[in-house]
Amino acid sequence: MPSTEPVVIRIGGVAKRFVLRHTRSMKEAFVWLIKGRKGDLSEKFNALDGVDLEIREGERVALLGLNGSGKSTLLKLISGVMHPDGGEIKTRGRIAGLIEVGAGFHPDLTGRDNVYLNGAILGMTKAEIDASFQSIVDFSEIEQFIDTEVKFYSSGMYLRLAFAVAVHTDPEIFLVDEILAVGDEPFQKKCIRKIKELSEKGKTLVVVSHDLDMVARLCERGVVLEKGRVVQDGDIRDAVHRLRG
Ligand SMILES: Nc1ncnc2c1ncn2[C@@H]1O[C@H](COP(=O)(O)OP(=O)(O)OP(=O)(O)O)[C@@H](O)[C@H]1O
Repeated sequence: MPSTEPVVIRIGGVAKRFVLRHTRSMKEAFVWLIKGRKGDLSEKFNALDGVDLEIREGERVALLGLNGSGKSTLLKLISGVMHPDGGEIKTRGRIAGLIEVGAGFHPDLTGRDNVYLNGAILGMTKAEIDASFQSIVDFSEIEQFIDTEVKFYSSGMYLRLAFAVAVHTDPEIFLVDEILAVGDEPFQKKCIRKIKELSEKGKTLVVVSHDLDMVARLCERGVVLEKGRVVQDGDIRDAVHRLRG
């Protein structure tokens, strides 16, 4: 681990609670009402429960764990699209997050307009987008559909355009959730080559994936989550071993 590099993501005591939605019986609701609405009918659970993590510049980190362990929630908190209920998250540098297929795209706009919209959201000026536009379209390989409204795109086409825009924003921190899985194999390979290229330039990478072979090739550090807590943090091979074991 390049321990002398500066910390670019600092996560301290982070908690995120969600409400569990239960169907309550009429009787329960009635008792709650006549008791003067005391207490809370909704039950909460901790999707993240006191997570501490420091990620340094240039690290390639995989967040691993079983379904529902809190990986995507943690990635959303890092990207800033969601806020923690406790603790704090500090990041340094421009972040590009590929977290949900189609997020950040407006369905009624064309691919072309969405490139401009998405680029602007990710911090690019119009002149920067103009200069990169053809290269973005070339990377996505969907030129034929660039003037089609994106509501007609397949999930792979969304991914292609979103990934192409994100890599052209020259992010310092790149966050990628499972969404690469919707790309076909040649495109996935192309994305992975591009991610490696960014990493070689010293960019920081945080990936969420169940594809253990892929993360073992891409990342050097594995953070394993279990029920919203970090239970292992170290060499990616040990993390993969734990998940397979
Ligand atoms: N917006 C939300 N509202 C309510 N519960 C949520 C919300 N987002 C996530 N959760 C819950 O938080 C828990 C953690 O979810 P999260 O998506 O972070 O898990 P994950 O580790 O990424 O899982 P997977 O491997 O299945 O993608 C789950 O129990 C999920 O149902």
